[in-house]
Amino acid sequence: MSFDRSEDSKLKFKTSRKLKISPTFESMNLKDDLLRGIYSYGFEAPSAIQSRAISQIISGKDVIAQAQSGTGKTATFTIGALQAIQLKRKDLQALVLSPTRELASQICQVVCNLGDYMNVKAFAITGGKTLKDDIKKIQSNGCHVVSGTPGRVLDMIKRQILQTRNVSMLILDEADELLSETLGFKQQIYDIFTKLPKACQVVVVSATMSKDILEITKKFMSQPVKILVKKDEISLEGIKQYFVDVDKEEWKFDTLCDLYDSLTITQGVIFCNTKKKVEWLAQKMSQSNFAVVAMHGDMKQEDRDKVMNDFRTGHSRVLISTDVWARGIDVQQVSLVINYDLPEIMENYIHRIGRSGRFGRKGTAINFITTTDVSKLKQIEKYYCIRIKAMPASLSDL
Ligand SMILES: Nc1ncnc2c1ncn2[C@@H]1O[C@H](COP(=O)(O)OP(=O)(O)OP(=O)(O)O)[C@@H](O)[C@H]1O
Repeated sequence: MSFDRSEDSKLKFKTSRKLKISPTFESMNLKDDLLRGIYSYGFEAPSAIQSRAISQIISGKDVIAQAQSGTGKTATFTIGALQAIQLKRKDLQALVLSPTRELASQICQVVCNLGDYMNVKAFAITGGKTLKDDIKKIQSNGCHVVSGTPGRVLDMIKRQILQTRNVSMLILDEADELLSETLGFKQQIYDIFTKLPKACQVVVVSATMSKDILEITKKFMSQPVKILVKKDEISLEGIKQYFVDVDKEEWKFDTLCDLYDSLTITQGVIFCNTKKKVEWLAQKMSQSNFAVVAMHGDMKQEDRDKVMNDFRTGHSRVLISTDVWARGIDVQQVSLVINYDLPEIMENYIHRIGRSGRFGRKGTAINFITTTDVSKLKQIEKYYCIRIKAMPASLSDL
């Protein structure tokens, strides 16, 4: 998952042929209460991935579902899971794993919203919070769906608070991140996997799916249906991408200050590569009287929650963060993403800029480039077959 892709090209994976396309939610033969939940959530028609993948998930097959950022993958697996669940039973039947606490909570919220008329019992099981109340509720009322981060979920399984004997669907969201060598989730996922019934269906989902990762899925998926996106189609047309030649690191800050007004037109996210830098930049911006909030993985969970809440409700408009915010987080008003630092991991370029341009909205991504970044940017352009142009002198031209 670094910038070296030499091995990648030797492996071949293709989208499964002749996949059925369901043009409407009605045509998917969903439960009435689920259909009602989908419409009252405001969805009218399925997106491309939803039209293709939901019926495959419902059919019980293992599924690999790749689709561009912000195109509705969460509802794809959520609708699939909600359709599969037997509500008369109280036991855990679907388990969703994702890499960050905020994403796991967001997914749990989508499950609750789409399952609003089904009386579905869903819980977010994540690190960083005490789960005493949730454990009581799970034990007394039951729990159909868990959305969680791998470490905490594994812990709850080991402590036998979560019973896995009837889990019939495991979903790995941001699967390439969960299965990557660098983050330490992989072993936890395998450990969880060994606690699930052999016949458990597996659904893996992400906007990016390298061939190495697809190769890994062979270990725990059987004859999966594959819906894949070619590298040159992963980047969204609706997100305009620019670079600013800042030359030296020291000039990034003034460039950012010049762009601040554009960030606040709707909402914007600024990405740095380290927690320390996020803190430094947030402090420097505040000292210069720019209103910003910051979030990173070393902050207390209650502080993270407050930042998320303020940003989601629009109380704060400019967020500075690390890659903890790169994947999956859905705040529709975000229209501008700034890479103060270019990401270390190539895939995260796609995920970071995908925080804007949600579900067909327009977005803008601006990359600050020092002289040492030039070749990295070229590699990104080459790998995803995109052109990242110099930013026009006046941002209002955008
Ligand atoms: N069929 C639909 N009609 C209208 N809006 C939809 C539909 N499906 C999803 N959305 C909305 O689109 C937005 C993006 O969806 P979602 O977060 O599932 O994207 P994603 O594909 O998982 O993105 P990412 O790759 O960033 O994780 C959400 O706000 C969601 O509510």
